[in-house]
Amino acid sequence: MPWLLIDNSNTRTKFALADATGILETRAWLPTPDITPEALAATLGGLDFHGTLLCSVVPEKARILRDHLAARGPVHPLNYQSDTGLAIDYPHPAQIGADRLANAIGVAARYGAPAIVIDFGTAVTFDVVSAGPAYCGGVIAPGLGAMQDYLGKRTALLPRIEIDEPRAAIGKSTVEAMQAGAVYGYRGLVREIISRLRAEMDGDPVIVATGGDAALIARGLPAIQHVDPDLTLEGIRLAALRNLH
Ligand SMILES: Nc1ncnc2c1ncn2[C@@H]1O[C@H](COP(=O)(O)OP(=O)(O)O)[C@@H](O)[C@H]1O
Ligand SMILES: CC(C)(COP(=O)(O)O)[C@@H](O)C(=O)NCCC(=O)O
Ligand SMILES: [K+]
Repeated sequence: MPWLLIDNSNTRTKFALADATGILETRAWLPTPDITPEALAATLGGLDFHGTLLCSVVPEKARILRDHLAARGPVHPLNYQSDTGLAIDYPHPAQIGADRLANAIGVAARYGAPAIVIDFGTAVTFDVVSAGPAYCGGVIAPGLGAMQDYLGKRTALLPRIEIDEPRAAIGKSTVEAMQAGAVYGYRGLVREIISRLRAEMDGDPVIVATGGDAALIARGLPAIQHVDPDLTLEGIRLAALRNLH
């Protein structure tokens, strides 16, 4: 019987069924603020699974998820003490977000190491996996969403914007100027961080992006060699293979 994989991150919580062969067709997601026992019953009630690999970086929602799933087999909370197949080259392993570990597991398995995995989520995380493979740490910065509403909230005349590929760098309207600032500015942030991480790493890392905003940002960044929307879930699946029996 398949496992249930859960990626409980700050904007969206993703669910998928999986087994030893791969992630199965059955997928769902909920806005993380909307996670309640009732929403879980409605989303997961009809699914057939035994055992859950819970990757959570939202403790109050992890409690709701664990309580709801306890009756449906073992629930393994991914953490640095799980069997991840990675060495941990990090002085404070308990601090590492479970999604960062899942991304490291997934990138090492799918693309090898050394690697840099960039997850464009609520925050954007850059995680370094050295040959070994070993989790080495990385960078955390505000996610692209921060570029959408900060100015609208903090200025009198600027609106909240939808983030789209700018027509040009020279904006011919307030919204065009803000979109150029958001997308080109953000790609610059990513480019600079990649360059500094590379300089501190041995070898030539493969660079893989995931997360909801990956496709848009990676489109203008040739340094990003792969965009893999399922990477986090694949890391969670591999953790289930090792930790759920
Ligand atoms: N299907 C989708 N539904 C909602 N947001 C999406 C979707 N695809 C991409 N996004 C964008 O990706 C952003 C980050 O979402 P996600 O990667 O799920 O964040 P997190 O992993 O931090 O919960 C969202 O704020 C949104 O702008
Ligand atoms: C940095 C994160 C918020 C990213 O999570 P997300 O944007 O996917 O919701 C998450 O990995 C986290 O809460 N980490 C704990 C702190 C750390 O990793 O150092
Ligand atoms: K994420």
